[in-house]
Amino acid sequence: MEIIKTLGEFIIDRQAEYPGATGELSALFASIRFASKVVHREINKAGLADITGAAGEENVQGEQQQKLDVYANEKFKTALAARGVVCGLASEEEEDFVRFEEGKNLDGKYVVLIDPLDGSSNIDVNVSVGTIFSIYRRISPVGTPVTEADFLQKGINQIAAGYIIYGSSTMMVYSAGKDVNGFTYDPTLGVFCLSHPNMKFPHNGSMYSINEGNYIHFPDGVKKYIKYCQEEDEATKRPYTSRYIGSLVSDFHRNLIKGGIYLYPTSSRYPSGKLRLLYECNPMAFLAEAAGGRAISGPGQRILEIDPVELHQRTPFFVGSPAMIETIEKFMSEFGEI
Ligand SMILES: O=P(O)(O)OC[C@H]1O[C@](O)(COP(=O)(O)O)[C@@H](O)[C@@H]1O
Ligand SMILES: [Mg+2]
Ligand SMILES: [Mg+2]
Repeated sequence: MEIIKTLGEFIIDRQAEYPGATGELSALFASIRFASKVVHREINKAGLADITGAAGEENVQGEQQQKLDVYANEKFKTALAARGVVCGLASEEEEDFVRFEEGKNLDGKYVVLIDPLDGSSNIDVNVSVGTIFSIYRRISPVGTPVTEADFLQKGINQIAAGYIIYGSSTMMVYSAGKDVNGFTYDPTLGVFCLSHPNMKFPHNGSMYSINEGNYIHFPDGVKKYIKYCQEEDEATKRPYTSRYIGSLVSDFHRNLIKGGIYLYPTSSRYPSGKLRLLYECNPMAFLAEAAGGRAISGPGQRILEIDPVELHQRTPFFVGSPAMIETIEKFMSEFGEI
């Protein structure tokens, strides 16, 4: 009988590779696993439970919060504060960062940044959504209250990052920097099982993901690239296929498996891009690079090297197969990126 490795076992095995590991990161992952199962359960019966629709509040992003945004935020916040290893959290749904000061949390070594529910516009229409998480070691002294500086670290400093996709099946995909592994949730057993070991971005692809509804507002370099994707050329498998789910996690996941590029450039509506550097772009860029892909905000501008200045800052975002990022870079250098 084939032995299936659970996520818990996988993390324990990997912990052995880090001399001096204390088990705190494994405990942190146990919190993420628990909260994702609770959110999975709620999403699966969303149509029946009073969990769809707007919550009636506007978040710090100026967006109408969905009930599931609030629900997921609460579940992850509670779970992450429960094991005394996390000293603070920053969330797309919280105006300011949150200090965890109860019990042993002040001694926690880690801070976590989350997009509790990604793809909110798809919740009510039964299209896959996700949760994105990013983990750093704090820079403020252990035993003291966490500071904003603990959250405004460059993406390259991430200890680990990942996402949960709530789709036809629920999966967790994460990396601690070396490689990227995917685990499928088996609700009958209540465990995540290793299903996609060592995920790698195909070097090139033939799918592009962008909201073309904003086309007229895109920078010239991006417009030219979209035209390039649509031209006939057998040698380069063009025209490419346009696929846009409207959930970053889902579009990224498909492109990671099949090869492709996701683009969210600047536009008149979002002059500095729509996606949030800390909660969306840094964790996805960390995964992309660990899977042999690339993530930039413009030609030669590596997302992971951006120095954050604000908790909710936005950035243009281009992520995917390295050969496709190289092409969009050329178009933006030649025809303009803003
Ligand atoms: O509707 P648009 O403007 O194309 O934006 C879709 C993008 O915005 C997002 O929904 C932003 O994430 P949130 O749902 O977490 O706010 C991405 O998941 C998605 O790729
Ligand atoms: Mg999001
Ligand atoms: Mg969100």
